[in-house]
Amino acid sequence: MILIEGALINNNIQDLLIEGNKIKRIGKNLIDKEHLNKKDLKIIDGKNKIAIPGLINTHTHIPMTLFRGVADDLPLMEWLNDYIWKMEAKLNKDIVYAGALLGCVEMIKSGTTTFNDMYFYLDGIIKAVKETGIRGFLSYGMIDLFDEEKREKELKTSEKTIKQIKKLNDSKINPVLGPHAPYTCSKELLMETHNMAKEYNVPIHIHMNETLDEIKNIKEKTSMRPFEYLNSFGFFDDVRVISAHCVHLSENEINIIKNKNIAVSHNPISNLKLASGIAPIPKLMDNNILITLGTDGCGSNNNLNLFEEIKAASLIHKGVSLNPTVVNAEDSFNFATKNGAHTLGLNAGELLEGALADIVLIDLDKPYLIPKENMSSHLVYSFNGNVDIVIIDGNIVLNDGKMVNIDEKKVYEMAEKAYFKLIC
Ligand SMILES: N[C@@H](CCSC[C@H]1O[C@@H](n2cnc3c(=O)[nH]cnc32)[C@H](O)[C@@H]1O)C(=O)O
Ligand SMILES: [Zn+2]
Repeated sequence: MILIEGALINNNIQDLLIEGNKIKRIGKNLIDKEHLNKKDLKIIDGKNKIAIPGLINTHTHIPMTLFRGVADDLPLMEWLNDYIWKMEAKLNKDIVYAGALLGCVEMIKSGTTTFNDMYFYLDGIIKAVKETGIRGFLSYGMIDLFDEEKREKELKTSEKTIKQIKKLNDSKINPVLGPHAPYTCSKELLMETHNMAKEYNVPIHIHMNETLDEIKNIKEKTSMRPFEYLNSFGFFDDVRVISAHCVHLSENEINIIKNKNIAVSHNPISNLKLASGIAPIPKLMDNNILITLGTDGCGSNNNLNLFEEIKAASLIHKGVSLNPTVVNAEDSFNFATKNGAHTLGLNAGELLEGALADIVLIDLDKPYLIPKENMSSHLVYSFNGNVDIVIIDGNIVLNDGKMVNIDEKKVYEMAEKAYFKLIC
């Protein structure tokens, strides 16, 4: 058992007891109250620290850490077609492993305990997830470009991946289906994905309405907007869909998102960087739509620090609406915690008895956290993501700012080498 003693937890200085992978008790003087024997405990001194639920990043392409800084200042289609997809053709399992490892380390060191990913060479990603101890929702990203042969291949790989992940029987690694987007996937692929999601009871992760161009493209082909088109063949029925981006939406599409309980992964920094636009988050919130946060890949962000996303989400909507009361600190912190957990069906996102022990501790002796009051404001508007202790599924994976299970230096060296293989 792990006991966090005397930390700031849910606005009170108190203790938190972890048993197995769950939070067992939260309260004052737990050693006495729970009749605990110190020698059975791993005690974490929580003095001068705040404990928060681990953050949940609902849209990543984790191995893309290797693409950090290689193709900046471009619009989406040019970025994908002329740069990213060309370099991705050189990837292999080992390069992906190196990029994923770097990504997992980066996420843990900035307080993320769960991520929802879409990529390929999943063997490499699974290996990195296992070695670092993070919680992953992993999908193989499918793109058929309307080619039947490619479609069959992509669907087969997805099905194989779901089976492979289920076989691992590791509650920290969960399968998801990842059709890339309506502009890269045929209707047949999307329909098959829907059936497979129901058959295997897994969620679907897809890019939706990221740019005006792709919406124009779908409208020309189908006379419908993307959400209307997918809805026309029941894509959203009886499955959990996490839609990344949702930047440009019509009233009717907002109604579909609301009525079909679709979760939105808001990626404000990637959308700003690729000049895709700004999602209508306050309007979606008015419609009680579940908003979560994602960084997207490091080719378009360029990091995985979800605290930056929390801050950006709370700022940009104030700026565009000329209204400082929209997306307040609590809203945006909930996007990255409670809402992410709810979307992925995780009993996490809040520090509660019985919830999963996915916990982040932050040392308060940092200039940007002083005065040590109004912490819920600091965490959104002032904190930079530099966390000290991370516990995932009841295991300490970051201690004193250092990775516990892995040699960070080796990860950085491996990633550097992998990068040079990509650009040569
Ligand atoms: N099996 C596919 C791979 C799809 S993985 C998911 C893809 O999403 C791409 N991607 C990353 N960020 C974005 C984004 O913001 N919008 C659209 N695609 C993205 C990423 O580069 C990767 O190619 C194939 O054969 O190419
Ligand atoms: Zn993406």
